[in-house]
Amino acid sequence: MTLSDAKTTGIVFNIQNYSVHDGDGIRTLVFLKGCPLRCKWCSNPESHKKQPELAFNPRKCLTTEKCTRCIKACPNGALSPSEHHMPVFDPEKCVRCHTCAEACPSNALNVYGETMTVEEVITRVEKDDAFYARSGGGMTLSGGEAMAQPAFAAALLREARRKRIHCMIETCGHCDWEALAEACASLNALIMDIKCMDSAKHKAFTGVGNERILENFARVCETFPDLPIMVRTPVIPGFNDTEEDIRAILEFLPQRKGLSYELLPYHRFGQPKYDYLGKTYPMGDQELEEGLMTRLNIIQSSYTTKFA
Ligand SMILES: C[S@@+](CC[C@H](N)C(=O)[O-])C[C@H]1O[C@@H](n2cnc3c(N)ncnc32)[C@H](O)[C@@H]1O
Ligand code: SF4
Ligand code: SF4
Ligand code: SF4
Repeated sequence: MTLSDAKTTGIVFNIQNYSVHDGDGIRTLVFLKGCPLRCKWCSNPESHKKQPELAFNPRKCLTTEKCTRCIKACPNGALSPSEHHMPVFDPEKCVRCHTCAEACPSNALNVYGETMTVEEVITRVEKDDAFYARSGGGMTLSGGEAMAQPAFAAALLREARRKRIHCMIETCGHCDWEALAEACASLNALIMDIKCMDSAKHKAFTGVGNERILENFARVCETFPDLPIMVRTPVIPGFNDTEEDIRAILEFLPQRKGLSYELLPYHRFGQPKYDYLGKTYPMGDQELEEGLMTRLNIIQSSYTTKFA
């Protein structure tokens, strides 16, 4: 490990072992903070801001009848008791010192995101070496948007490759080309979302148009012809849940060796985290129409020549 790579720091909000859904074999997912998009359905709202952020889960709180540790620990009077026996938070007074989370005995107050060095992350990833060897797995950088911390992501990938760990990233593709190209040079395979071909709709539901994403995708295909790429599309009610939306993406994809495609059915697993962060879940209680995924998967399988 070069000294500069080893000591490079970034903000990580989760490291998840034994994942079998995000790349080849058994993998360790490293979730980096920060994302330039705001997809209305995002299952990781705790990833959006670049800096660590405080969250509160009332179900874990012991109540202020039994515990007032956070209130006593706050140096700025930003927490106070309430008639509902839950601490009440005043964001105007909060200086984001996170002392309250350190004082909380039940993890009801929790900070998403911590600064870690490359060395610390790789040490955690290496613990599962034996599983990678048997399954063909390795490390996947996710987020948030892995490319939103380009220097940290590049140093992590270089170091993992030096240790012969299989490397993947999952990206929304809305990032600097130079950062993506540097990452791709260290990858065994890339996972990239193409969410919708209609740029106006893309902007309405994610906050950005799709031009940069489609351009980056084309440049990766051209510059790294041997890099396996898995393109994914989350199928989201009211956004891209029609046959036309999915056909438009399938038509756009080039015929290319090592290209695969996957449709991800919309889920609401991330919804409680919006509450913990004091945010409103933008999708409400919308659901996918029954039988839709079966129909879309049949359409996808008719594009066999593209995914040989
Ligand atoms: C959390 S994202 C992180 C990677 C990157 N930011 C992206 O969007 O591609 C990982 C994957 O989860 C998918 N995803 C996020 N929220 C989802 C939801 N509510 N239902 C289905 N898939 C979802 C994304 O489309 C992406 O393929
Ligand atoms: S983060 Fe610091 S200032 Fe904010 S509520 Fe917690 S202890 Fe108080
Ligand atoms: S310290 Fe934790 S458990 Fe105690 S009142 Fe505060 S949030 Fe609840
Ligand atoms: S790009 Fe990925 S991490 Fe960012 S908001 Fe969308 S789904 Fe969430």
